[in-house]
Amino acid sequence: MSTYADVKLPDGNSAPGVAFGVGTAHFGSDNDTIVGYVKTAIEVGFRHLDAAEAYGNEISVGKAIAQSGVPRSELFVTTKAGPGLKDPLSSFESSLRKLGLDYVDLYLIHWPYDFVKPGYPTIQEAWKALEEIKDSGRAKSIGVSNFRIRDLEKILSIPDLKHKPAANQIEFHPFMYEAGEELYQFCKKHDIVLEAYGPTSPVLRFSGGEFDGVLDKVTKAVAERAGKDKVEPSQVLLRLAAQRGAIVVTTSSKDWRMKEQLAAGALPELTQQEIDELVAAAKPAPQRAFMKHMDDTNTEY
Ligand SMILES: NC(=O)C1=CN([C@@H]2O[C@H](COP(=O)(O)OP(=O)(O)OC[C@H]3O[C@@H](n4cnc5c(N)ncnc54)[C@H](O)[C@@H]3O)[C@@H](O)[C@H]2O)C=CC1
Ligand SMILES: O=CCc1c[nH]c2ccccc12
Repeated sequence: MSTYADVKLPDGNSAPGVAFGVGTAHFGSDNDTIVGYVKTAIEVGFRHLDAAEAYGNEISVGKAIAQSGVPRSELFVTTKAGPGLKDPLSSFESSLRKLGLDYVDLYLIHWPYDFVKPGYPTIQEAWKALEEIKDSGRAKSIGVSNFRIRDLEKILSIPDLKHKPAANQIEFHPFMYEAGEELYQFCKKHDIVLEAYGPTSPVLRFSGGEFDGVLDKVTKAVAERAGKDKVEPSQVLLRLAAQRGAIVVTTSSKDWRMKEQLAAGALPELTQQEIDELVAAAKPAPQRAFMKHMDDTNTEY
């Protein structure tokens, strides 16, 4: 079972603090193998699933939910709108149909790319559509993903805003800690929950170099405090994201790794000194694995 604390959303709902994503690792478009991975994730204790229209596998996620034997009310299902967000309402209805659900717990706009294209809604128009979806009860909460401060500002400045974004799902790991600070503080100020994807990227996608040594040192210290022989570096990174107050979005196709990911929620807190060490070591090479537009201060979407 999950050892991550639930995270309270600003609209009064709450979400399990760790989510199982179906957009990376060995996930592709719909097939029975994916159904198996998602069923395993539910079996080992994940209760929050992170899907997206763009991943092309909502049908498989829906099948896994139906076959899991876990009541719908005990699961928290997120999906995301886009690409090609011309008509948010039909995107949403298509996702619901594919998932075989009558509601999702959280519906996100996947990224802000589409809103300046001719024939597409503006961010504000798209958000109004999400508000209607929330008001219909078919999405319990609504939010965004990969939104920069100025993208969020466009929503927050809607004159008759009814529901602000409950969450912003963004890349988060020590390489992003400082680069993401301003956005983190902005979300905190506006009570928008951070969802952290790519949390283990430093060990998975950017291993090597000076950073590795520092992670080992901190990992050893955490293992000692936890009274364990061994703690995985990736678990320390998951703990760091949870400690930041984020909903942690991770994934795997392997049951033992899924269990390891869930167990990371019970690790002792990282000390401020350990966090500082991780951040300092990451400083020379801030880098993100996904969504380079997040560093783009020029392009309007
Ligand atoms: N909103 C968005 O634009 C994005 C959302 N996501 C969501 O987040 C989910 C998780 O994203 P990830 O970046 O994959 O999460 P992640 O950084 O936790 O990486 C998970 C992967 O790392 C592997 N891994 C973990 N620890 C490892 C270790 N010690 N050694 C080797 N491999 C290790 C896992 O087996 C898995 O393949 C996605 O499936 C998707 O649902 C991901 C990217 C973008
Ligand atoms: O969600 C972010 C990254 C990602 C993983 N799989 C796909 C497929 C299509 C668009 C984006 C992504």
